[in-house]
Amino acid sequence: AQWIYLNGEFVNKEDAKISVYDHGYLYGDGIFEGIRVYEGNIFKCKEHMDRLYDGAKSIMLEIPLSYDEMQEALIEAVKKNEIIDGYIRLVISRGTGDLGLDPRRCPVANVIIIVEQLSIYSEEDYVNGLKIVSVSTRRNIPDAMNPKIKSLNYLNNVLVKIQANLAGVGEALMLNSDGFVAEGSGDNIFIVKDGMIITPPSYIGALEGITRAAIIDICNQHGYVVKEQPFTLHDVYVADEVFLTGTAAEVIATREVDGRIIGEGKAGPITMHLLKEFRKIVNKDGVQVYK
Ligand SMILES: Cc1ncc(COP(=O)(O)O)c(CNc2cccc(C(=O)O)c2)c1O
Repeated sequence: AQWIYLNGEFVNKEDAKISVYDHGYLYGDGIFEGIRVYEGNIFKCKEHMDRLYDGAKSIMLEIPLSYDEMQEALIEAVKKNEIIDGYIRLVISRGTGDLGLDPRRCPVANVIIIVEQLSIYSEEDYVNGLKIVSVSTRRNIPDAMNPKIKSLNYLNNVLVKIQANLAGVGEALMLNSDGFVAEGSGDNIFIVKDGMIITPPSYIGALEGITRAAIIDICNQHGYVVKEQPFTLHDVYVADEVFLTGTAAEVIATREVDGRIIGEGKAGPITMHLLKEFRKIVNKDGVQVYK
């Protein structure tokens, strides 16, 4: 059976229900995290929790569990579902209220933890790289709905995914309102040019990816020149390598962008090296559930 953590209780998947008056459902009023478990290790648990609590503070949502209680709930949910390698979706909504927008009508937030087996990209995808496009849908502007907040407002991302689907590809890039490359619908982007590794700075209007941060660390540890600076689609097209990073994607190469073949048209050497180094740390840096 699959057990869902719902407000302090574990309930069967079929019984895991929330009210239609939940403001996460009605208005996307809430925040979430996607976290991976590798060999019983909740990878980068602290970083995910920090981002979650920062997002909650930013939207003035009070999470009814302390940091330690939340971490215990995550551990319990992984154990209860006997997950060794899998994926945690942690969802905090404003809670059940009335039909008005006012968060003050939601006395307590709803806390949901879903733990599942993982469906990931094929090893072939990692070697061949993905074919992607850029789309007309721009990233939310930071002073309207800050992309640094991993909120339940994912329609911006869904619209990008729809355009990717229509283009027959698996992922698509968003620009920001100034025309600089922001990120993919569910991942951050890096380009490699003449040995230099570049990723957009977080002020560009993108989620501060935890995988992105891990890759920057790995680059520094391995003597790569890595910079956080804005770039355009032109820079992507003429790059030697392009790759995307995310909890689900890990480090996945891009072989073609808007019809332009990137490098040799497959995962580049630096991309493959970074993926190898990334996979060395995923069962270490985090919270060990079973040890
Ligand atoms: C908009 C956006 N940008 C970047 C990332 C990568 O951030 P992390 O390196 O911290 O994960 C995300 C996160 N995207 C994400 C996280 C978990 C699962 C899935 C999925 O596609 O199922 C997507 C995201 O949603």
